[in-house]
Amino acid sequence: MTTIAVVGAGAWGTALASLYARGGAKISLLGRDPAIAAAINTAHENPRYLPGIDLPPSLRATIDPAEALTGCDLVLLVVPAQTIAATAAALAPHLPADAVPVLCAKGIERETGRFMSELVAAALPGRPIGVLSGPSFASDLARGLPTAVTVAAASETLADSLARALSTETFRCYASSDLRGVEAGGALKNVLALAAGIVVGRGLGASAQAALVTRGFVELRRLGEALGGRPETLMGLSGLGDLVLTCSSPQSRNFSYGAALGRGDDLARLKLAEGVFTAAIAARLARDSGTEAPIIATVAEVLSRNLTIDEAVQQLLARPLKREVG
Ligand SMILES: NC(=O)C1=CN([C@@H]2O[C@H](COP(=O)(O)OP(=O)(O)OC[C@H]3O[C@@H](n4cnc5c(N)ncnc54)[C@H](OP(=O)(O)O)[C@@H]3O)[C@@H](O)[C@H]2O)C=CC1
Ligand SMILES: O=C(CO)COP(=O)(O)O
Repeated sequence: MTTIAVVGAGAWGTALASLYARGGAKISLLGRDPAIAAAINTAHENPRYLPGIDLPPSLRATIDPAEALTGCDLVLLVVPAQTIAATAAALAPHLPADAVPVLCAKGIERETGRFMSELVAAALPGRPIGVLSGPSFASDLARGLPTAVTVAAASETLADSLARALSTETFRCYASSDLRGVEAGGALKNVLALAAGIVVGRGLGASAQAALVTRGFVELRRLGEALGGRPETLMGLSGLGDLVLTCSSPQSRNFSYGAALGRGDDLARLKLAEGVFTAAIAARLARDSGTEAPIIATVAEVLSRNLTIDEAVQQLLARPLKREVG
């Protein structure tokens, strides 16, 4: 049986760990806050990140890396994208030599433009790497609702074996060898979900939302391909699938953050969504590769306060468009 360690006791890490604990897997969850670990172990709840959701009593959380990682075959890295590099480096001394990291964060490092797999390859050299991404809200997974995602690795053999090891009755993992396409889809959809949220928050209606999602998909495909992803990957679960999910549900932090921007809410109390960190670097990668990405560029401009929301909405939807293709 595969032994899985999950690093990051936030919403997504706790949901993944509880899924595997429910399935009877050998699983450990590594957090950094002793109070959260204690609540998971005794009250079987993660009160900060998944309040009100019952976790399986068999799920054990710890804040001790050696305890969590000793003997693991797979280590799921489920911390925010901007912290992946430092987290992977800190884990290195505790990881078994043949443990495979599986990256579950969606984003691009904002200072360098590097993808999660590049950061982890540098921090944990010589290891094959997996990426898990697709339309999947933590609270859905933690409630045992059916979910399907893509699991990618550069080698088809590894992708197949990771997809088998990580699938359960309710969590279907499709294998892919397009690591870059899967990562690009997950990172770019976060920025596009912010744009969809802005449109909805501004009260522009479902028709405008559908237009934004469709044009956003064109952009995701175009930029995703420019960054090295394959078209079929970008049209799959980790691209189109995740875009549809996060552009249409207030459960998405990116969508909700965009909606708050669109409404003109006070953002001080809102948790920053991944797309907030990714927008500017995604816009720069688009410029550098000569790829048209007006929606992503607009979100980056709004977040850096170079555009008002009204100006942004004009750019997102009211500007006369050229032909629809491409
Ligand atoms: N939530 C979801 O539905 C989904 C999320 N994802 C992706 O998973 C990733 C994690 O998201 P999510 O679980 O929602 O985030 P949360 O904010 O819910 O949790 C983040 C976790 O990471 C820990 N953490 C924060 N900063 C650091 C750091 N510098 N070093 C180590 N640990 C840190 C937090 O610990 P502490 O509590 O101590 O701050 C917390 O345990 C993101 O990239 C997201 O895009 C993917 C699919 C679904
Ligand atoms: O990636 C997600 C679902 O697939 C979660 O999206 P948010 O980060 O926008 O909440």
